[in-house]
Amino acid sequence: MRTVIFQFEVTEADYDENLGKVQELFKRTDLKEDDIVVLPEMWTSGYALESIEDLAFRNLENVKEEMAKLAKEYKVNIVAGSVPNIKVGSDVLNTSFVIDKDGAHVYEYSKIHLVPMLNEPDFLKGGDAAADTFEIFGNKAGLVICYDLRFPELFRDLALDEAKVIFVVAEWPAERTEHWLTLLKARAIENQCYIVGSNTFGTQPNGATFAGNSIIINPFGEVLAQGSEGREEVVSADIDLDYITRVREDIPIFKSRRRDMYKFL
Ligand SMILES: NC(=O)CCC(=O)C(=O)O
Repeated sequence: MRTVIFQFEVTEADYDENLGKVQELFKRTDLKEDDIVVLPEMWTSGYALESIEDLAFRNLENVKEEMAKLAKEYKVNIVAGSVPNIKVGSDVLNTSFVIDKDGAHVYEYSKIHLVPMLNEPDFLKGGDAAADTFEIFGNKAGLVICYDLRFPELFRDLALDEAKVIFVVAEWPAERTEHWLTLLKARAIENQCYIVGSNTFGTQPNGATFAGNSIIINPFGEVLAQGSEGREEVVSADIDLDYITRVREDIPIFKSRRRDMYKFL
């Protein structure tokens, strides 16, 4: 099972331009059937929050159709990053979704932890459903969005629900690159699962610079592939699900847990 991250620079408030970049990356990349392609957070709009209502997709149908077309054409699964999404009235959610290689919708999740440092709570509404696992190749996976990375409880829930791979789609700022890399590694080591972190790069009109460094980490915390901080890149690595079993036999943290000793969990 191969994961392929498309690390590209999101152009703020320009859906057509960003979709064009994704289509071009599909064309240029040597994709194999069954690959899992991963996009970053808010890739259709960037953090153009002042105009986010206009940029949002009603019920996601438009962008989902485009992703389904690509999935079928290239016979790959797509963890389609996230997009601004109007569900009810004018509330805009930050919603990610997964499409399988037949173009079928597999899973959808809206970011539950809105990031104050980027003013998300002023413009977006938090999702009201916890992240769940979904199936990919008969195995469970999880999907969370950017700031969610700072909440280990969420990852633990997914791991206890047997997620073998957790995707983190992000627009993570460059000023906190060390947090991005350290937290992703920690989540992989403490949950003994693969972590796939997909990020954008470049400087937005408001001066915010994003960190790149898309990364794939194995259940022992080793980096299998990592992008640069400022270049368009395809970051890919194979995922060996048997390796999870070996790591968990060698360091059996799930057997050693003392649930009765944790006051707030
Ligand atoms: N887009 C985000 O959620 C950014 C998160 C962030 O900046 C941080 O956690 O630090």
